Amino acid sequence: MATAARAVELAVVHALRERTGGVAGGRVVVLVGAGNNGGDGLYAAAGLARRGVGVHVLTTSEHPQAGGLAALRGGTARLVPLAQAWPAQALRAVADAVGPADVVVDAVAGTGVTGGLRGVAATVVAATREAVEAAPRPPVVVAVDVPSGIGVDDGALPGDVLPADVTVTMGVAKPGLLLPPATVCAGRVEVVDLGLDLTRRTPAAARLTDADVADLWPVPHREDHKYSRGVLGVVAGSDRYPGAAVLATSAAAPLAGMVRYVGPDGAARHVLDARPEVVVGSGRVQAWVVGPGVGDDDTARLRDVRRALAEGLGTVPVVVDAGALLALPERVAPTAVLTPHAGELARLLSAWGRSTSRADVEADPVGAARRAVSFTGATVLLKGATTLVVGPSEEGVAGSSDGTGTVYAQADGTDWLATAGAGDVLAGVLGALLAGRSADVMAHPPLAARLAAAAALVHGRAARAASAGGPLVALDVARAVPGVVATLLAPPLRTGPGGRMPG
Ligand SMILES: NC(=O)C1=CN([C@@H]2O[C@H](COP(=O)(O)OP(=O)(O)OC[C@H]3O[C@@H](n4cnc5c(N)ncnc54)[C@H](OP(=O)(O)O)[C@@H]3O)[C@@H](O)[C@H]2O)[C@@H](O)CC1
Ligand SMILES: Nc1ncnc2c1ncn2[C@@H]1O[C@H](COP(=O)(O)OP(=O)(O)O)[C@@H](O)[C@H]1O
Repeated sequence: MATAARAVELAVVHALRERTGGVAGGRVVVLVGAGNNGGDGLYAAAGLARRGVGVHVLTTSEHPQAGGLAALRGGTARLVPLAQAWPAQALRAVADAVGPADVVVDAVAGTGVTGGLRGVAATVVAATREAVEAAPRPPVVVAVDVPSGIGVDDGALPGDVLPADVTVTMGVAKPGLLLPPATVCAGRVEVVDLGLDLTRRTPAAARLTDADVADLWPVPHREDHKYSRGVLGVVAGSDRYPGAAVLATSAAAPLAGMVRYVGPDGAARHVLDARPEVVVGSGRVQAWVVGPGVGDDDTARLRDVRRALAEGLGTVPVVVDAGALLALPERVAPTAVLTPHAGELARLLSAWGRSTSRADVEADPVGAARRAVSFTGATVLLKGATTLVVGPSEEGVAGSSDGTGTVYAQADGTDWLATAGAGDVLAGVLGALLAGRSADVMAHPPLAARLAAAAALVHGRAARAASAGGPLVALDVARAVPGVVATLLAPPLRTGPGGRMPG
């Protein structure tokens, strides 16, 4: 408890310094429920009061943790018991305290809550949210362990939640902090190291970091030639959507040893205009991308798609996107990576007899992605503001009860990435990465999910680089990818004593 409470206290101190330039004299409201989460809030409140912070502690339970209450005694923190107050009085107390606050700490409930908050806790959280939103200068919200009331295991939002700017979480990032829709309420997630040994657990959800991606990325060696680095075959584009072919091949060309393009003459000319390095026509490849810019009623293009699927599935990794998704055989290996957006996933699930709308997928993206994995055996990358990747669970490793593995939840992009053709760029990045690690993926198919998550991270970072906070087009994202990979692979600058580079 001491480590957790201290981490919360320090997060608040940091927020106060950033906002007010100091700590003493800052105004902090701590919402406290029953249990250990509330206890962490109480100890943090006591520590803040000792630093000269003006602290209001609003308790939503009649029985806040005794040790924490004792720590407050004798200090300057003001305790306001809301559980015993009349509802109108309680709501006024919340509004009066939260409106002028610099920081609000949400220590109402932790991982023990299922199905959303109830009673006083729910009312107080809803009122706090309203007061935060109405404040002329909204306070910084710090959540303890999780924003109270989120679905800790599945990322659901079953009721009122106070969205946090920072979540100080204990030991390990809980799945609900990473998974949509709740992930948007978590803000920046700071994991407090409690010294737990987590190496033998398969996490339900995970997020790759830059360092993970650097480890996964194939780097050419002195003995390499273009074929050994991996050749990517791309079946993309059509007379209707030639641009998708340009976008997918432009993203892939700098990353792969070679890109072979298969598509109509018109699109091929555009591809060569943009990327003369691309080789037109089929040949031996180490991975395929099939489907970007292929309409699902385009008979001629679907013939190329089916040929590539017949040649590639089970032999090399295959990215199956857009129009190719409905051309997929019933069962495939995890080395096939499906890359639908929510609308495409809804259509796929419906085609397999599970009538599903886009809204259904958006309401439960993790469940929908897991269902698609169970139906097909494929790895599924569901595109969105948070992109999810999940494959079948590894043999001999305990996973979810439906036979699916860890869900990677990558939120590395920017909302400016919601633009036509961005998905075609992602398909190119992922295809090139799979071509570079083709033999490893075929030897160990669960690797496909980690690589797909890595591609999503690089794609998101490239979007941020291209955007620099403003608008972008998909081709800008493709152009930013090599620089992002270079930055990820650059060895960290280590400074020696005195800040100088070691000699
Ligand atoms: N430069 C290129 O070459 C590009 C090529 N691209 C390629 O295009 C192909 C099709 O992919 P896609 O995802 O766009 O189509 P798809 O999943 O069928 O969704 C259609 C759904 O959208 C909806 N909808 C349409 N307009 C709407 C509106 N204004 N406002 C709201 N909703 C609207 C429409 O809904 P409805 O109008 O039916 O209600 C329907 O449900 C694919 O091969 C891709 O690779 C793209 O990457 C783009 C760049
Ligand atoms: N709000 C958002 N924030 C971040 N990334 C987004 C957002 N909306 C979409 N994206 C990303 O943009 C891409 C859109 O892909 P897709 O829907 O297939 O578009 P298209 O078919 O036009 O290429 C995906 O990689 C998705 O993850």
